[in-house]
Amino acid sequence: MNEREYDVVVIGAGPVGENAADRAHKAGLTVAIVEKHLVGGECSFYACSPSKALLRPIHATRASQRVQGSVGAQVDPTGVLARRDEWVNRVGTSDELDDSGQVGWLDHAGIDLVRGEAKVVGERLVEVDGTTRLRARHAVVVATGTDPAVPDLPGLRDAKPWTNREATTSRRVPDRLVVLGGGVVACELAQVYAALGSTVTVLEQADRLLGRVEEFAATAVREALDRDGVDVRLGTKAVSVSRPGVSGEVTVELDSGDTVVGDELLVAVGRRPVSDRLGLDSVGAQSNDAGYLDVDERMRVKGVEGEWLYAVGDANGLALLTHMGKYQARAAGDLIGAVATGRDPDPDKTVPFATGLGSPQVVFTDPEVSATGFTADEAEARGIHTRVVDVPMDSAAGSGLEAEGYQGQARFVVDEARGVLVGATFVGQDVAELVHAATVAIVGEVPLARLWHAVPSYPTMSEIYLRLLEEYGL
Ligand SMILES: Cc1cc2nc3c(=O)[nH]c(=O)nc-3n(C[C@H](O)[C@H](O)[C@H](O)COP(=O)(O)OP(=O)(O)OC[C@H]3O[C@@H](n4cnc5c(N)ncnc54)[C@H](O)[C@@H]3O)c2cc1C
Ligand SMILES: NC(=O)c1ccc[n+]([C@@H]2O[C@H](COP(=O)([O-])OP(=O)(O)OC[C@H]3O[C@@H](n4cnc5c(N)ncnc54)[C@H](O)[C@@H]3O)[C@@H](O)[C@H]2O)c1
Repeated sequence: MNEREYDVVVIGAGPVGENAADRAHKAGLTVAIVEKHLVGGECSFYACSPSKALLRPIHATRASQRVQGSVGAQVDPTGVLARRDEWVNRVGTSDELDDSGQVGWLDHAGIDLVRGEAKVVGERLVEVDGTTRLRARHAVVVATGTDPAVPDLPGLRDAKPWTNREATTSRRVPDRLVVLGGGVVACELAQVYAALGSTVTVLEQADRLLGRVEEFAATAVREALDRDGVDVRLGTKAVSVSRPGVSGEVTVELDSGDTVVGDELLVAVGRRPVSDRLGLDSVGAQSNDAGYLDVDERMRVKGVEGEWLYAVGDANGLALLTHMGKYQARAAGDLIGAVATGRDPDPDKTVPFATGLGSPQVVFTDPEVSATGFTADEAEARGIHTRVVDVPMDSAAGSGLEAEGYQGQARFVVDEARGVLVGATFVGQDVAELVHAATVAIVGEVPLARLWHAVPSYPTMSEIYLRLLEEYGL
């Protein structure tokens, strides 16, 4: 057994693990990061980067088509797929994904990479593929992310369905794509494949799409998918799947007795943690009902003696979003650095409290949905006395300039007792960048009366903030 000692061992080199490692190393600690597949993780190769690389040319084309005086923009499927390949660093005709760029970054940052599958075999002790033993003097950070959840439907696994991994890396556009699920992955990828030429059917068991955003925003996305020719079926349960060959037609039987036939079936019904494969029971680590590692407010895994085990990013299930995971990783890395070097941890930088304020998120469909804080229902469920303010996006002059006939809506959720914003949602073309100002107002607890003095430029879409404040009565 090859044995090595570091101050910190990070398991999982996705964006979150990379950030934890970098932060601990910048505090002067020696750090090893263990990765069993690709440095850069799900996000870089099968999730955020390829999906957004695919969506952007579609958005740009449509934006151009919506402006008078611009002619000729069309989606070129070959070009779209080539752009995606560049983003995942796939060279030539090879199917292999190349993480040498991210490996170079680790080298440059001074972090040692150990390839292989890690398991925790004792206090501060990590084994990789049963051949290398890494002893952590101070901390072990779990940043192992998630796998796609595949429900236990008769015939589903044998039908070799696509998950986000195949859907984001495919070089082939199936004639017919059936999508199981109607969440963020499903909506974004349904729109991609419809724009690339597939006939797409979405099967969602709930009575609406995008269960975690305000209903008006989900409705706008649903209407857009309808316009794109996507057959969206809500309140629809799949009961079994059959596919006679390993490839070829796949048939989904529904509880109504109907069947839907596709050339590929994409399963997009959520995620499952993978930390159950790390052997963490042996050190007392606690998990919640969904299997995610339970952490305290400083990302230390509950149930473990000695405060040496941390879980950040998707592994703790608090917010399945890259930026929120990286935020937790920065805080945990700083805490580990402070404790290891005998400094008092700065509570301002080592408690990622905004995780509990409702995470900002952008759904990159056309129209985009950008939201932060709590929805009106979530705020009410928390016992906050709220007032909800709605305005149409085209009430800002910038929206009309953005596109002819611009459509969209904006909402503020105000905590009336404190006079501050606790939630905001925008839906419309190019609203992604609008949301950060609302996040600043929420995290900074900026009184609305003060926010009124933050004057948006004319004629930008940001003037929607002015319209919302006016509608509120300011
Ligand atoms: C299609 C899709 C699109 C998305 N788009 C966005 C988006 O636009 N914006 C956004 O914020 N979020 C997005 N997400 C969510 C985002 O991908 C995740 O929140 C993010 O990847 C979490 O980062 P992570 O580092 O915690 O985990 P991951 O990125 O999953 O990385 C975990 C790493 O750990 C490794 N690993 C696991 N177990 C072990 C082990 N035992 N030993 C060694 N290595 C191990 C894995 O191989 C992997 O490389 C998207 C998700 C999907 C599915
Ligand atoms: N732009 C982004 O930030 C972005 C993009 C993609 C994914 N993500 C993250 O990845 C996570 C996973 O996304 P996701 O879309 O896989 O999950 P999700 O939880 O967002 O949506 C899953 C959907 O599948 C439905 N569902 C569950 N079981 C079903 C079944 N058997 N049949 C039909 N429908 C079923 C659920 O009702 C739900 O609407 C999200 O939580 C999100 O945070 C983020």
